[in-house]
Amino acid sequence: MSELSELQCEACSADAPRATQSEIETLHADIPEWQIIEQDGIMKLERVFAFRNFKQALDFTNRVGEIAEKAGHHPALLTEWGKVTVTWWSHELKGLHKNDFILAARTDEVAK
Ligand SMILES: C[C@H](O)[C@H](O)[C@H]1CNC2=NC(N)=NC(=O)C2=N1
Repeated sequence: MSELSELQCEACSADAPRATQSEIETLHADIPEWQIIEQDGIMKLERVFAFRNFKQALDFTNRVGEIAEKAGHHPALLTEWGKVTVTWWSHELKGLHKNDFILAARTDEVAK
């Protein structure tokens, strides 16, 4: 398990600090398969996971749902035949918090 995935998630509230550019660069180095994207001015982490069929994609979606519920922090999940697109960002902050990187690292763990 990577170290990032083991860090405790902070509760995400509107007054929590967004990750700074230099924190984003450091944290991103731990999860290089994730793309940093910008949608409507909001920075997000996104990764597409490939599977052999719809069932495996759906099982993975549910595993990600479980880690999200445990953390109280939730991604956008697009489940299709043979792939799942996972997008993490902090809705309250309209951007990236360290939580998002932690949950992205945990997502990588459940994909293994
Ligand atoms: C009340 C509840 O904990 C909040 O609305 C949580 C739920 N899940 C969340 N998930 C994400 N990704 N960002 C949030 O700001 C967020 N807020």
